Amino acid sequence: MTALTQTEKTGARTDEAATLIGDARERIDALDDRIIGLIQERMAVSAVIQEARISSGGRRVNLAREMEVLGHFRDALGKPGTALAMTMLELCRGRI
Ligand SMILES: C=C(O[C@@H]1C=C(C(=O)O)C=C[C@H]1O)C(=O)O
Repeated sequence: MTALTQTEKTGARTDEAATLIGDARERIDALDDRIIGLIQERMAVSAVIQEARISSGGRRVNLAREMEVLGHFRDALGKPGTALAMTMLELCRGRI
């Protein structure tokens, strides 16, 4: 099979648009790598907090704090921000 052209890969109808989209997608891939790295870093920090609380006799989950986190994301990003934060919390402390 022959390789796809940049225009076919991007869905653009002109070479100029295809070049712009290809370049911008490279930036998005780099941003996604950074976002994934930050989430992994957040998971590690969250685990330290959870382990300290459990070792002290407390519970893994603190719902009041989770409400603060959800509110922070909702204020910044709207309703989809809440969904994003819920997924992030699940990554950090597992399912409840
Ligand atoms: C990290 C904590 O523990 C848990 C994980 C949270 C998080 O990842 O943001 C928030 C609340 C807790 O359910 C915390 O209490 O701050």
